[in-house]
Amino acid sequence: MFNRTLKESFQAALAGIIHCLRTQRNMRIHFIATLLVIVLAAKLGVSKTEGLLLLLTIAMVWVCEIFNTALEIAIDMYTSTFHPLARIAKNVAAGAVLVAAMAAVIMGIAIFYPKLKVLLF
Ligand SMILES: Nc1ncnc2c1ncn2[C@@H]1O[C@H](COP(=O)(O)OP(=O)(O)OP(=O)(O)O)[C@@H](O)[C@H]1O
Repeated sequence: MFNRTLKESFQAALAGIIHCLRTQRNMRIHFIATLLVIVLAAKLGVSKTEGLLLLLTIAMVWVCEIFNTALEIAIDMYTSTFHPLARIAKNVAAGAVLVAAMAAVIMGIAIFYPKLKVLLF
């Protein structure tokens, strides 16, 4: 509606991601974790399949956090006072992030632990 060109749509989407990074502590944690995974993958070496699985897992966490942030903003726009449904909606969205983050941790351990074990012992 407001974005007239593809470039403007892309810029708006990028602004959304930057907003999440600026305002959400959890998003910054995901960002640092992503950097760590990239460094580990480069140092230890990963297969194409492992690299793609890591990419998919990282994207899943980012997507959940971005949607969680969008939902929080929409709820805050709707009500600034305590509402039991607002609490449930925010908790449910936070639950999605938790599920994705737990899957990412399991994926990271499954891929990196055997490589670290070989390197250390
Ligand atoms: N309007 C509201 N009414 C009732 N409970 C709320 C409301 N807003 C927030 N909460 C509760 O406070 C928690 C934190 O909400 P907040 O909007 O501060 O998100 P946040 O600290 O950014 O959370 P997250 O860790 O998911 O990023 C929510 O999970 C919810 O349980």
